[in-house]
Amino acid sequence: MTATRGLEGVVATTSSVSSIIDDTLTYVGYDIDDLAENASFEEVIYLLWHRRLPTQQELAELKCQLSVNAELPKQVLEHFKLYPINEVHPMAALRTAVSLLGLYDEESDVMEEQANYRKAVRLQAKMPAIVTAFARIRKGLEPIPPRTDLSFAANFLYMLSGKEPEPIAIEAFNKALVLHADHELNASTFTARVCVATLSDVYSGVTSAIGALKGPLHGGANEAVMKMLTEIGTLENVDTYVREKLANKEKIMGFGHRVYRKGDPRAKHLKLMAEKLTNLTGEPHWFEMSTKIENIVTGEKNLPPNVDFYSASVYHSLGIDHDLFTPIFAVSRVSGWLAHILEQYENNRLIRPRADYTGPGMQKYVAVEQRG
Ligand SMILES: CC(=O)SCCNC(=O)CCNC(=O)[C@H](O)C(C)(C)COP(=O)(O)OP(=O)(O)OC[C@H]1O[C@@H](n2cnc3c(N)ncnc32)[C@H](O)[C@@H]1OP(=O)(O)O
Ligand SMILES: O=C([O-])CC(=O)C(=O)O
Repeated sequence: MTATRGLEGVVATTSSVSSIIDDTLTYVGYDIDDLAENASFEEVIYLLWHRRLPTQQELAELKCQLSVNAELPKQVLEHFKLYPINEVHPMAALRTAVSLLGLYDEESDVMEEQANYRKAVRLQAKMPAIVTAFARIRKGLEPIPPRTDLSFAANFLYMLSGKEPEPIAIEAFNKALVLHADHELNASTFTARVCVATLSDVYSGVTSAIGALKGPLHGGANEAVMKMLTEIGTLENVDTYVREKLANKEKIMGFGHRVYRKGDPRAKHLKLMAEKLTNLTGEPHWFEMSTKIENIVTGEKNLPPNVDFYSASVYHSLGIDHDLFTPIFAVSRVSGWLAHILEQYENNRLIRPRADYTGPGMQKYVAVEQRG
């Protein structure tokens, strides 16, 4: 048995949810460029869960279900008030809150297809309320209940700030949600599938996936990009900062990818939005610094930016706290996790690979009193 480091190139399952072929990303056969330009996030959720686009009526029904399920049980809200809230990372709070939600869902352990679908709806619907309520409570503000007349994207921004968002902000946020929704067998989706392949429940699958997304080599990179931009501070500092990091063999966050070679097709959409929004907010330096970093990293290492690089300046321009960037990734990606969880249940087999053992050979047990 020989191990492949990081399972690179290993095909671990079949899936009809999304594909990456020759650097082209599709959700159920629809090109991400097409979806990013035209689709609402709600349509994408339907597409991933049903593996076809909805009719007008089906879309209206899904929107209604997401809307009526959007509020959190009061026990979850009360729980936030028990945390050492200013010391807790919002990704840790989100991971805990999703697990907690499972305790208050009467169907948590009902492993029947329709019950699993209903849980998917309830969980997707509540993700914005978890992230925005936590963000407000830690600032001493009251959570804002969702509105039934707003889209998923608009509602998130409204519940975060309490103000009705501008159309440009809704458009940008909807696009970001569409772009982050699914991505074949990325680390967090694989985690979710491994978890539920033991026939564990939907909440356990999503809780595990949030844990995997949190790391800076995966979803956590978007927050790390903003930290880097803030540390660099000015356009003049970019060159020295980036070249020094590369010379020390340190990673530049938001660059590189396990699967894409020529580039991540999502990055160009976020780059365009970052340019537009940073100009609108009067902070074009974030975009100028980002493009300068991109030029150096692609020139020196031939590593193109990934989805996390320009999403950082997009979210910053929308006035969002930097440590909420990865939770926002989860608000979108939960749609993909749930699609994969439902797909795993459809045709389940335990996921259990082997390890190539590299420890010592057979040893004889020696009683503790006789050890030297
Ligand atoms: C949504 C997402 O999850 S997208 C990815 C988000 N993560 C990041 O942006 C973090 C920065 N990027 C990385 O760490 C990596 O590119 C990953 C984790 C995304 C992919 O990693 P892998 O396929 O395992 O590549 P690995 O980490 O082995 O790197 C291969 C080589 O490229 C280099 N490299 C890869 N990414 C970077 C980077 N961002 N900056 C500098 N060098 C890099 C490595 O140092 C290594 O060089 P070496 O061969 O000289 O040692
Ligand atoms: O696919 C991956 O390895 C990481 C990624 O880009 C994503 O999850 O969106």
